[in-house]
Amino acid sequence: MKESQEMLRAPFIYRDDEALEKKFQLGQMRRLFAYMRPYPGIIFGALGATCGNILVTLLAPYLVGHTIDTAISHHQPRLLFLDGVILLVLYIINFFASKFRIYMTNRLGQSVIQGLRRELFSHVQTLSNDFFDSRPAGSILVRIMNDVNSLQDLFTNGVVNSITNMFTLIGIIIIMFTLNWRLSVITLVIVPFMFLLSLRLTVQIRRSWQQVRLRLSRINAHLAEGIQGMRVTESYTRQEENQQFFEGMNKDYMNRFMIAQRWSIPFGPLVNLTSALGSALLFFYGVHLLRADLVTVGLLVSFANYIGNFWTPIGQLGQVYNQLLVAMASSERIFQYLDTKAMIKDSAQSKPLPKIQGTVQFENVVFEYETGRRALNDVSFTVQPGQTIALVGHTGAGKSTVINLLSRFYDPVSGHIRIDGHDIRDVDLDSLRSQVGMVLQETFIFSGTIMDNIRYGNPAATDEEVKAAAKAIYADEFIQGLENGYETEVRERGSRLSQGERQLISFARAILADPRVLILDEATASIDTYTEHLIQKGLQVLLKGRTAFVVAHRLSTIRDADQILVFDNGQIVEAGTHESLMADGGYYYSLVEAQYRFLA
Ligand SMILES: Nc1ncnc2c1ncn2[C@@H]1O[C@H](COP(=O)(O)OP(=O)(O)OP(=O)(O)O)[C@@H](O)[C@H]1O
Repeated sequence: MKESQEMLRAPFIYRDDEALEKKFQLGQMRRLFAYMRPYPGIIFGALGATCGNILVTLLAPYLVGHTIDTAISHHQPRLLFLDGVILLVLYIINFFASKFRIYMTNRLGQSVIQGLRRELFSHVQTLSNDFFDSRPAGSILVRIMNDVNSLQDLFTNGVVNSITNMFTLIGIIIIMFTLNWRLSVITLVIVPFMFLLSLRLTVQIRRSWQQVRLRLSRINAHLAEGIQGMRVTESYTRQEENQQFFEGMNKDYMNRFMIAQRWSIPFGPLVNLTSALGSALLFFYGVHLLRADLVTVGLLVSFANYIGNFWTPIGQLGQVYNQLLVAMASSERIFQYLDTKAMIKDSAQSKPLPKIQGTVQFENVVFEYETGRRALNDVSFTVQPGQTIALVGHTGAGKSTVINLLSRFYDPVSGHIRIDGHDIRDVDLDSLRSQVGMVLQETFIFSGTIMDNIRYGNPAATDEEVKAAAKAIYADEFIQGLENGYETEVRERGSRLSQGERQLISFARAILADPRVLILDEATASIDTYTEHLIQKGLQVLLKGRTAFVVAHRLSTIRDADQILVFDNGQIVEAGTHESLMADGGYYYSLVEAQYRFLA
C-alpha cells in the first residue's frame, strides 16, 4: 500500500500487474509439455546420458565402502589399485554422460523455446487491429521474450532432471535397504526434513529474486522512456526530478538485491549442515551397530556417501516445483495470446480479388470500435477509378476510420464496402491488401539500408527499379546526398532522416508496390520549404492514375482532389469539389477558414 502510494506520487508510474506465479494446473501443464513432443530423439538421448550419471551416483559409494572393507582392511594393494581404476572409469563415464546430457538438455530447452516463440510471433502477426489497439506494444514484446524465456529452465533442466532425480532417489533407497535396513531407517529420518527445508527455502529465494527482476524491469522501462523523452525532459528542465526518481528506483533495486542475497547465501551452507546432521545420526547409531558387529566401517562410509548424494536430487526437485509455478503464470499468458482469434481473417468462401480497376463503394457503412459508440454512421459514397478523394473534417470525425475499413483492418458493423463490385469481406486478405496500398503519417523506417526500406514495398524489385521509384517521386536527390547513397544504413527507426525525407521514402515504397487503390494519411508535421516542394511534386506522381483516398492536411492537396468528402461526427455532411463547396459557404467553407487556409 505504502509503495503504491509512493508510486502514485512519483512522476512516472509503472504498473506491475502481471502475475509472477500461478497455482499448478494439470491441463495447462499437459499443453505445455506437448511442445516437447517433436523432439523424442533429444529426450531419449538426454535420458540415456542420465542413466550413466545415475549409475555412477549409485555405484561409487558402494565401491568406496567395499574398498575399505576388503582392500584397505586386509592390506591388499592390488585390490586397492583395481578398485581405484574402476572408480576412475566410473567417473570418466560420469564426465562424458554429464557433458552429453547437458548438451542434449540445452538443445531440448532451446528447441522448445524457439518453436514456442516462432508460433507466438507468427500468431501475433495474424491478429487483427483490435488486438493491438487494446495492448501496448511493450506488453506484447514482454510476452514474446520474457514469458517464453522464463520457460527455458523448465524445459532445459526441469523435465530431464526430475526424471533423473526420481530414479536416483529410488535407486539410493533400494540400495541402502538392501545393504542394511536398520541404518537405512535411521538415516532416512532426516529426509522429510531435508525436503521441507529445500522447498521452503527455494520458494523464498525464488520470490526474492522475482522482486529483484521486477525492480530491474522498472528501471529498464524508466530508462527507455527517459531516453526517448529526453528532448521533452530538457525543454521542461525536469532532469533533477528525473534523477531523484531514478535514484529511488536504483536504491530500491539494490535493497531488493541484498534481501535476495540474504535468502540465497545460506542455502549452500544449510545443505551441508543438513547433510552433516544426517551423517551424525548415522555415526551415532552406526557405532552401536559396529560394536555389535552388525555393520562394517566400509558400510558406514558408503551410507554417509549415500546421504550426501540424497541432497542434490531433493534440492533439484524443489527447484523444479518452483520452475513449474513460474511456468504456470508465463504459459497462461502465452496461451491467452495463442488462443486469441483473429477477428479479420479469410473464410473458406474467400476468393482472390482479381486485378482491380479501382471503383470503391461504401454502402450504408456503420462502424463502432466500442459497442454503442459509432465512429461511422451510415456512410455511403462511390469513387470512380483514378479519382482522388480528399477526406476532411475535425479531429475524431471518422476520416481514419474510413481508411481503416477500406484496408479491412476492421469489418463494418453493417453495410458493405465494395471494390470493383466485390465485397471486401468475401475476398482473400492478401489479394486485397496487395492492391490497396497505404502511406501513413508516421513513416516506419526499419533498420537496414535506404534501399532495403524502399524495397519493402516490393521485395522482388531490382536495385534499378528501387532507384527509378525514388527518382519518380523526387527522392533520388536527397538519397544521393547521403554518405553511402542508397546503401546508407538507417538505424534507430530512421532517426537520422528528417520527417520530409521519411515521407519521400514512404512515397517511393508505395510507388514501387504500385497499388491500384492508394490510401494516404498526409503528414501534419511542418517541413522545410524545399522538401515540401519535393513532396508536393512527388505526391502528384504518386496519386496519378490510381484511386486515392487522402486524409488531407494541405489545402493544395484538397484543392486538387476530384471529390471532397467532409466528415463530422462519423457522417458525411458535405461532398463536392473545392470550388463547389466553397461556393456553398457551408461547413466546409468554415472548416477551410478555420483550419486549412494557413496551411495552403
Ligand atoms: N482504436 C480505437 N478504439 C476506440 N475508438 C477509436 C479508435 N480509433 C478511433 N476511435 C474513435 O473513433 C472516432 C473516429 O476516429 P478517427 O480516428 O476516424 O478520426 P479522424 O477523423 O481520423 O481524426 P484525426 O484527424 O484526429 O486523425 C473518434 O471518436 C475516436 O475517438
